[in-house]
Amino acid sequence: MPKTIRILAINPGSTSTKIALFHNEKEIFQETIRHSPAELKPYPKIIDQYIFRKETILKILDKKEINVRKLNAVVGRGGLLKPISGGTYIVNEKMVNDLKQGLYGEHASNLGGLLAFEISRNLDIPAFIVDPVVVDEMEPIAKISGTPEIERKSIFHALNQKAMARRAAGDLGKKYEEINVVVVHLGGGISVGAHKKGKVIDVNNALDGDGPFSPERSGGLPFGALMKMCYNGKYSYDELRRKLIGRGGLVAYLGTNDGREVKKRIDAGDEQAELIYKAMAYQVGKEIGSQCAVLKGDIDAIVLTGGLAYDNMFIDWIKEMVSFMAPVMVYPGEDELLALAHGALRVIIGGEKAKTYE
Ligand SMILES: Nc1ncnc2c1ncn2[C@@H]1O[C@H](COP(=O)(O)OP(=O)(O)O)[C@@H](O)[C@H]1O
Ligand SMILES: CCCC(=O)OP(=O)(O)O
Repeated sequence: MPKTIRILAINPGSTSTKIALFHNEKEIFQETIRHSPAELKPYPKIIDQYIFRKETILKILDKKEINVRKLNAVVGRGGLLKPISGGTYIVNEKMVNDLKQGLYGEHASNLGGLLAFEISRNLDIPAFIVDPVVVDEMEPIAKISGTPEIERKSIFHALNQKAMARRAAGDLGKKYEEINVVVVHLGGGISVGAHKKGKVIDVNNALDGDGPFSPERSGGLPFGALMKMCYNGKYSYDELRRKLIGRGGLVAYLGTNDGREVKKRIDAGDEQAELIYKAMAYQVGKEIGSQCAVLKGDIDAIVLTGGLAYDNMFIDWIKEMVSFMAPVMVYPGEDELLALAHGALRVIIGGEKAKTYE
């Protein structure tokens, strides 16, 4: 085993592609390419973005003069798979097939596993995914929806929520398994999870379920009106899905998925932008209240993270609503690339056995 393990980490998000190179835990470089809705519009399905995202990554590696032959592993953020426990998984044929077919749904992170596999395959090195978006630790009571045919699902930013909950635990002088926290990821999608002693016992489905609207998703909707929309003859299934996921939320109201652009408009006096942005913060605040109730008020902290957490105005609106319940800790951005590298290193040099996706 070489002394320095070189790991390429790939994180395709709904609004960005992020990659980093690590030498063991040391980050050599990190780069984020943001994607506007217009740029992604030509690709009706996530899998159609495969070549575009791959070329985005290869261009960065080329620009940074990275010799991929020296890599020891590639790790990607995954993906809509069947519900599984947290941890590091080797990317195998079964996983690749499920992701390619979008058997459990479509999300940009599906491409993480696929691209890691593609790059590693030519180099004869392993590909992994870590804490995919389908990590499921929900308690049975949280899965009951009210309609027996429909089960509430755990689809969320598991990788970053867990990484930030661990960071918060460290800052509180405790272990993740010792604390209760509500963690909010404010990204292209928004997820709000109740972490009880190291397990996410309830969380909104940030993709096509419930919870707040987000930069590009509608979030939970009043179902009577939604049913009418399904049957008004205007939309096919795929069109309506794209309208609610990808072109919902801020994109639908304001034509942009970029929090910085919205902030600029508000600073220039745009009252509609302010109302919609505030409404998104309001819905996040309400969801935090629900998850605080799930934890029965026994909460060490409320943790706010993700790209929108860089915006102090947005964060202050949320704080106004929730800081009476617990201290609010803010960690802007995400630690997903490092969390991916850690997951790979735990297997390569830490003695952990990679899990197999069956
Ligand atoms: N400084 C900032 N101020 C406001 N919004 C920001 C800032 N930086 C990033 N964002 C917003 O955060 C969102 C993306 O968050 P991120 O966690 O990177 O998402 P994802 O990984 O889901 O694509 C976008 O709406 C982006 O415009
Ligand atoms: C599918 C849940 C995770 C999620 O929404 O990620 P993005 O914000 O990167 O789209």
